[in-house]
Amino acid sequence: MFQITASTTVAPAGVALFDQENYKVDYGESPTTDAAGLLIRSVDLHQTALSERLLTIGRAGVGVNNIPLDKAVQQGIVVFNAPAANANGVKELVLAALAIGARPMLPASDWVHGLKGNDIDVQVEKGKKAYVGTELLGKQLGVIGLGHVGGLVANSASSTAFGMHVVGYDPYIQVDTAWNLSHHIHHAKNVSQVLQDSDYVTIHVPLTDETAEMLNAEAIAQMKPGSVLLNFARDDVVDEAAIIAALDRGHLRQYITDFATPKLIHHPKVLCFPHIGGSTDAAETNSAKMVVQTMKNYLETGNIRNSVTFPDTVMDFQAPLRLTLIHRNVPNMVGRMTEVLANYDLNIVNMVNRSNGDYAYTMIDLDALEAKRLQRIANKMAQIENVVRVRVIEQPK
Ligand SMILES: NC(=O)C1=CN([C@@H]2O[C@H](COP(=O)(O)OP(=O)(O)OC[C@H]3O[C@@H](n4cnc5c(N)ncnc54)[C@H](O)[C@@H]3O)[C@@H](O)[C@H]2O)C=CC1
Ligand SMILES: O=C(O)CCC(=O)C(=O)O
Repeated sequence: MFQITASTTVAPAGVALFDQENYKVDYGESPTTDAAGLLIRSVDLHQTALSERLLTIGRAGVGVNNIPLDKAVQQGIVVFNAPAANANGVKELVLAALAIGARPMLPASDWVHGLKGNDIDVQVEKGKKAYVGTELLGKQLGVIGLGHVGGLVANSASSTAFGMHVVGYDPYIQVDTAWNLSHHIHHAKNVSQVLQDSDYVTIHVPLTDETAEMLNAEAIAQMKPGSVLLNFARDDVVDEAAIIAALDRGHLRQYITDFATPKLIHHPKVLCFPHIGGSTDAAETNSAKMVVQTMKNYLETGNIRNSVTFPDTVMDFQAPLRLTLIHRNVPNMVGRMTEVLANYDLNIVNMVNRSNGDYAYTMIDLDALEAKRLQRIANKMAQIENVVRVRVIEQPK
């Protein structure tokens, strides 16, 4: 029986996949880390102690900048997210934001709702000249980051429905994602090529050390005068002070973002949403279901798919018992592990070892043996230098 703590912000349809036969779920406001699995959305775990019992963290969403990934790996905790599961929801909001950037829909609506009297039709026809907008057709959209969200936004904007000229930049684009991009999208060789001539720029990169404040004063200065910047990625991929300065001097026309801050919410040229890119029924359900499936798979079989901390490591069970080990990626680890098993006269039926930077993951299927006895051997293996976590897993029935 695995103990799971899940945040109430995670969609119930996903949490329900933890079957009662194998899981005890605490579905609460502030989930603790003192369980085998922790299921969250955007809650920030950087200041939270991760208990030794914790085997896995599931992020029902994409961005994992709220999780201390290095600390998790060092403690032998495998982190999963839900790639692509909410991308369509974000794409639709970004397309709506583009339309809002082109036309003063919100001020126009605010104005009309404030009208009084019986001659609304007369007032409307007289006052509407204050709300003349522009069109997206023929304008240039620059997309930074052509992953699941950026790719969908780029394809939609370049389709006949929007008719925009789209220029995209992504030096690390995945082959699958590249195949799905429309041939109408022009590939920029650097960020400057995206910024220079675009009427709208939208950023869809993960927040990492490399992308932090990617759109700083220098980058913003390269943007076309009067252009609109959209940020539905993370607040820290832009330099907020530089954006406000560019809006104030009229260089940027508008900043539309999913990340509200005290300085942004009162600025007349800023439109903030309350981080709702992934807040649709479908996106929340898809994300929760996807990440719960991968957490369950890991807890029950040791197999890893869609982890942000380890490469995919999948092996069909070929014996009743399996050992899994998370360890530092240093020479001769496999030799030292197999030596212990040989000392106990155990026969390895199958084995897989994958590494990711400083850490690696090994799964070993062993000839029939009692789980209790194997646990004692596992305890010995846990004492091998550089081994972080050892688990014994019985083949699921
Ligand atoms: N507002 C919201 O509710 C949501 C926000 N997000 C944010 O959007 C980000 C992107 O989401 P997805 O497209 O699903 O992720 P993704 O992982 O599919 O795509 C990210 C893309 O950024 C590219 N990239 C990385 N570094 C780059 C750089 N320096 N320059 C240009 N491209 C770079 C990657 O190669 C990748 O193709 C997430 O990491 C998350 O922070 C995602 C979903 C919902
Ligand atoms: O609402 C959420 O869980 C956040 C969505 C998001 O920002 C993400 O998936 O990266």
